[in-house]
Amino acid sequence: MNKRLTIAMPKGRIYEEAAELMKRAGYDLGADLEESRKLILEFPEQNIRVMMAKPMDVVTYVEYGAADLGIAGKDVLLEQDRDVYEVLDLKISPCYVAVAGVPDQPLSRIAPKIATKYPKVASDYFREQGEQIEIIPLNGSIELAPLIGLADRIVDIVSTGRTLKENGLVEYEKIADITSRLIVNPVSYRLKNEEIEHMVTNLSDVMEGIK
Ligand SMILES: Nc1ncnc2c1ncn2[C@@H]1O[C@H](COP(=O)(O)OP(=O)(O)OP(=O)(O)O)[C@@H](O)[C@H]1O
Ligand SMILES: O=P(O)(O)OC[C@H]1O[C@H](OP(=O)(O)OP(=O)(O)O)[C@H](O)[C@@H]1O
Repeated sequence: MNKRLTIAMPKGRIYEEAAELMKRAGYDLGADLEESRKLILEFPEQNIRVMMAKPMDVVTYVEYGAADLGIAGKDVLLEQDRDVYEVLDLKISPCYVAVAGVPDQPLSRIAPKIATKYPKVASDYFREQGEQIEIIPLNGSIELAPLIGLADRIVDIVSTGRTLKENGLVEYEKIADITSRLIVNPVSYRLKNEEIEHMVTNLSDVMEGIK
């Protein structure tokens, strides 16, 4: 008998593209799920249970086995470095992580302040550059920090570049390209291998245009 799969889906901007991809792969999880306030949804005919999670929390649910699989941005995976298998690049929600700041401002020599909601990604990057930095942790509107002199640089997501442009900021370096990934709990991968491999194959077929 088919074993039931629990999937942690990211609420927010990734959701629609992720749900569309799942649908094309044969898993119709309901396009308007996000409208609902329900957090756990059952799809008995497909033997699937969906958990609606904050994008940053998807990896936690999958690492602890609360969900067998999940969809998470590579930015979250780089930041959290958790014990999950990254099995497929879904190539959705593309963007990148970059260093930005006010134009023509050299990085101050003594512990420049870097505002970010990606402290690990930022620290790893500047360590590789041989720079000692101070992290200013923020949760949103990161672009404010250099504008009001709270930080020398930001490390944040850039997609269209509109937020930087409208705030008169410039990009200094790209750190990493980002897309969403299918992640799997290592124990689930062994115990539900057939069901998980089936889903991975279906999603790969859609991405390769076979399905
Ligand atoms: N312009 C963008 N800004 C931020 N994230 C983006 C962008 N484009 C694609 N992404 C992807 O979407 C994910 C974030 O989705 P979303 O903004 O819904 O989550 P969040 O940042 O947790 O939301 P919230 O603003 O509610 O805290 C990122 O992890 C990244 O992989
Ligand atoms: O290059 P763009 O297309 O302008 O997108 C990038 C912006 O989008 C994200 O912010 P979000 O909308 O998630 O708001 P936040 O600042 O509250 O995190 C990100 O943190 C940037 O600020």
